[in-house]
Amino acid sequence: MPTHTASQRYLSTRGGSYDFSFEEVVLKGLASDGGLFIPEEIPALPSDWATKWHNLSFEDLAYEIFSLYISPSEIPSADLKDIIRRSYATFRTKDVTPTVTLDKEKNIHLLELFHGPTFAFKDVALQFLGNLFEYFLVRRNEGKSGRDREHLTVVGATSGDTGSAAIYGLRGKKDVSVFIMHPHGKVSAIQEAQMTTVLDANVHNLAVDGTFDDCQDFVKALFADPEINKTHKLAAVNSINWARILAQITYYFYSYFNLIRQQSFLPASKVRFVVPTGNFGDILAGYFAKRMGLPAEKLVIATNENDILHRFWSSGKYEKHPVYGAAAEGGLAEDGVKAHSSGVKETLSPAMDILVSSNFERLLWFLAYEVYSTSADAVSQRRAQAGDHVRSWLNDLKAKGGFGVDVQILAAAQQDFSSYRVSDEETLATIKQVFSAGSAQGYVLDPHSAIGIAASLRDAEVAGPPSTHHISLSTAHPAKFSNAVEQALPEEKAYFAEKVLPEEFKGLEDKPRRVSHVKKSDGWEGVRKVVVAEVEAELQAADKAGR
Ligand SMILES: Cc1ncc(COP(=O)(O)O)c(C=O)c1O
Ligand SMILES: N[C@@H](CCOP(=O)(O)O)C(=O)O
Repeated sequence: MPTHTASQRYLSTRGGSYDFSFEEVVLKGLASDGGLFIPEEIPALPSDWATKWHNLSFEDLAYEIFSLYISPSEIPSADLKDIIRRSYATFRTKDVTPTVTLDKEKNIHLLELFHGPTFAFKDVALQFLGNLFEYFLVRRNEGKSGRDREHLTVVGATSGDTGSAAIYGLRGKKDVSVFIMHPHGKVSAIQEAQMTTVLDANVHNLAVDGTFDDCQDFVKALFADPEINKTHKLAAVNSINWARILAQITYYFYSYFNLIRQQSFLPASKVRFVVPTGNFGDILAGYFAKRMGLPAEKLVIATNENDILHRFWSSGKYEKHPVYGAAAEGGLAEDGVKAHSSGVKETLSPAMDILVSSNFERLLWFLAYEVYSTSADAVSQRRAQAGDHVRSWLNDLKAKGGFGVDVQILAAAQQDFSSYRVSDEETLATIKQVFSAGSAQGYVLDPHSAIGIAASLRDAEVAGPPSTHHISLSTAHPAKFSNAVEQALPEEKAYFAEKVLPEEFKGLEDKPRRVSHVKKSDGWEGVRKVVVAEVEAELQAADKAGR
């Protein structure tokens, strides 16, 4: 009897590595050929899933889904259940990710993903990932002491939310150091305070004078560097880590079951998921859910003015610097959004100010696998061909700043996804509109979640109620982005302070902080120097303390 199914073994999107276990994939983060790990096969749902899973708690549902991707020979069932239980015990609601109806007439529902320790959707995956790291390390280090113990050096890039969620998931954990790079001055004041006021010895914040994409490039350069890989065991917390995607699949199923329990959801009703999108990790989890068999009619990408994904879905061209639809820098694109011919644009939804969406690579692999190979080809040949296509597209992205796909690939992408770009102006108008009128009057959206709602409202014109329901993912608590909320609701400062601001945020900005600064010109080698020195200092302190 095999101990793993194909969906429990993993390969790299660039064709260079095959047959990895879940543990290897979680601890490596990025494949050595630079690709991202994906399961060799997307598992189909058990035939009785709709009845069997219908009333499960979030935790039990997570267990059923994760078991399809993790062999019990790697993590025994009782251990997996315990990791899941501990990961969601830190959430403030029993429901973990509840759904609220924002517009009863238009059937627009909001999936609230911000009830974890750092008030953003990242907690759903990063609480789990932190516990997984710990589980694997305890097992690997059993009976070992001092420098014989395996030590993980986690490196991550953040536009604000991943960083704090990773820090809260890993602070104080034994045998792990965590280094988080954020773009200096480009995260919100609360996000910066959440990260830099954590003073545990294993937490290191680096403020990089650059953009999120610079930080993400530094992370990828460190993973590709043979020198640090020889001396340090690097691990990833960004959504390049497969476990991040896996953990996010649960809430697509959970919210679907929540919806079908509602009386307004009839047997003939359809559901579309709308996702505020930056690095394409959150919506990719929805793609896996759909491919597993969740009856989602469409996955709707909602971008801010950094719209590389929207441009791809409109034109088949994936280009860092937009030429489509916009005249020149400062000009107006077709829908009135201010054009920018180079670089990332700073918007009111800074967590999505991303030029290149790293998880898009995972989708490209599946598109190439399905469109370009025939079922007559051997599976290994089909996988290799898909890897070749992905490698060639990614090489063009690096060398030429973009690539185009042919019509069949674009058509396949459009079958599962559609997309909208939402301007800052529309973001503010949506926060205001939801607060002022409708079924959820008084509800305050954060700007990222408002982008999802703006896209849902536009999509509801196309795929109209009553037969279609939209579940829009609410990715952060509004108090993390008070700047945008105050701009949208300038008269509601008192209401915000009294009814919206969580206790946990009060006084946070006045607490002592620890952060190092990195110049963009120091490059990733500068980051490497800091990482090597600070890990050594931590290990020496542990030696001294006899840990
Ligand atoms: C608040 C918020 N919304 C949306 C996103 C976009 O999610 P993804 O990068 O998975 O597409 C992010 C970060 O990436 C975020 O922090
Ligand atoms: N918005 C993110 C950007 C990093 O994305 P990730 O999902 O790949 O970790 C953030 O808040 O850091």
